[in-house]
Amino acid sequence: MELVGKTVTKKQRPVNLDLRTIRQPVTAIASILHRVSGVITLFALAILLWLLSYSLSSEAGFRAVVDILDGFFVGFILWGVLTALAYHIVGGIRHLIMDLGYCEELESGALSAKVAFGVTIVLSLLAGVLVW
Ligand code: HEM
Repeated sequence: MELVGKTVTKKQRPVNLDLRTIRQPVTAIASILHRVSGVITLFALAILLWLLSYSLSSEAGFRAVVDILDGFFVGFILWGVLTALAYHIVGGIRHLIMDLGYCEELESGALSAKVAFGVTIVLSLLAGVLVW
């Protein structure tokens, strides 16, 4: 690299950003949660498909799956999975709307993130009714 005759300025760039010490805007939280809910959905899908296949294998298998799903703790996990799926779908639709060019500005983006949280809370309550 030829540096002769040029002024080299050292830019003061932030190093070792600690994300836990930064107050995240609502759009960032919406984005992080969308990725997290996608990963939860991915793993949950494998377990749910296994449960479905086990329940269809025989009458005894069906009863075993009913017993597994009957536990309060399992119900709690199921509710969490349904909530994650609900948020992923709502957040996904929000993303697709933004891909079409709507709600891309700071204010409308923040508003749509809050709407997505609100819709997810309602769907999560409905999921709770479904599970218990
Ligand atoms: C089995 C169901 C699904 C699984 C396992 C899944 C998983 C994931 C994962 C892991 C990501 C994160 C990718 C990343 O940030 O690098 C993602 C992103 C995305 N998902 Fe899903 N997803 C599912 C269903 C859906 C549905 C039904 C929608 C439609 C509403 C959707 C819309 C999206 C969109 C738009 C993105 C990209 C978001 C972005 O650009 O940051 N997904 N998905």
